[in-house]
Amino acid sequence: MHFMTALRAAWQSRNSLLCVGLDPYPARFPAHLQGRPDAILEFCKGIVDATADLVCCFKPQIAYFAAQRAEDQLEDLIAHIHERHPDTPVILDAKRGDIGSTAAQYAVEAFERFRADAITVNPYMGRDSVEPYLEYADKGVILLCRTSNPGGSDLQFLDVGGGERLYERVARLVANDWNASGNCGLVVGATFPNEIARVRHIVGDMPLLVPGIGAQGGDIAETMQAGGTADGTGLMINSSRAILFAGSGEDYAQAARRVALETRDAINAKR
Ligand SMILES: O=C(O)c1cc(=O)[nH]c(=O)n1[C@@H]1O[C@H](COP(=O)(O)O)[C@@H](O)[C@H]1O
Repeated sequence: MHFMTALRAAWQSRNSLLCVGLDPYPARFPAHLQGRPDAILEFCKGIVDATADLVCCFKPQIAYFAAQRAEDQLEDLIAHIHERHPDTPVILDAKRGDIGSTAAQYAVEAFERFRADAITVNPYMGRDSVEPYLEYADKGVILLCRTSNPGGSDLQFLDVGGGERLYERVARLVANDWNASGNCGLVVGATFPNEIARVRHIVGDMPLLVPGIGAQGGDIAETMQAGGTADGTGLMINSSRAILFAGSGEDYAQAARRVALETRDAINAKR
């Protein structure tokens, strides 16, 4: 199914704009999983199965798997999500960016090896570097626009002419040019609600992936006010650490569910 179709269906059927980020960090795993060769997969499956009915998508971050030589566990995790929670789209957070011939290999990795439904991509190298992902018209291509980290301002806030900021140019370019197949989204951090509002103004109803609530301190009410669409959707609001590590015992998945539920409800209260 087309990523955007699946996302819209999940917004409705789950009544949720929450994206649970899967950033497994073994040092914070509960004791009963420590040292197991399949600890990353087991930890993430526990989170996924406990929260799937509360989310509109999952977002595994590839670095947490690659750093532990656990790409095979990432493959198995995404296969598990497709099998057990087939209506839940998976965004592979890889923030790729390279020349077209190399980007084509990254696209194969994301969409064919890992079977992700969408990928995060860095737009810095321009249109031809993004084309290989866009050619998978049924997959989501989510481009970094105004990132949540403080240093994002170093470049994204530069005036590129006539008072337009670089992140605004990215938003305009993606909305007016790169989105011909309707499969683009943008990343805008919850830590910068004014910029979420600017981006929403530029791109209309295009889906925005919004990380930065929870551990990074972004505000849910401000995010919703700035980024929600008229029909009360339009956002994939990501939280990773605050949900993954809500508990540290054998009941970690239930603790994660409690925080995911609270977060989903806090978002829904502002829709
Ligand atoms: O593309 C992203 O997901 C992303 C973009 C951004 O601007 N800021 C950001 O934090 N992220 C990712 O979102 C997640 C945030 O995690 P928490 O701060 O633990 O909720 C991490 O996986 C980050 O890599």
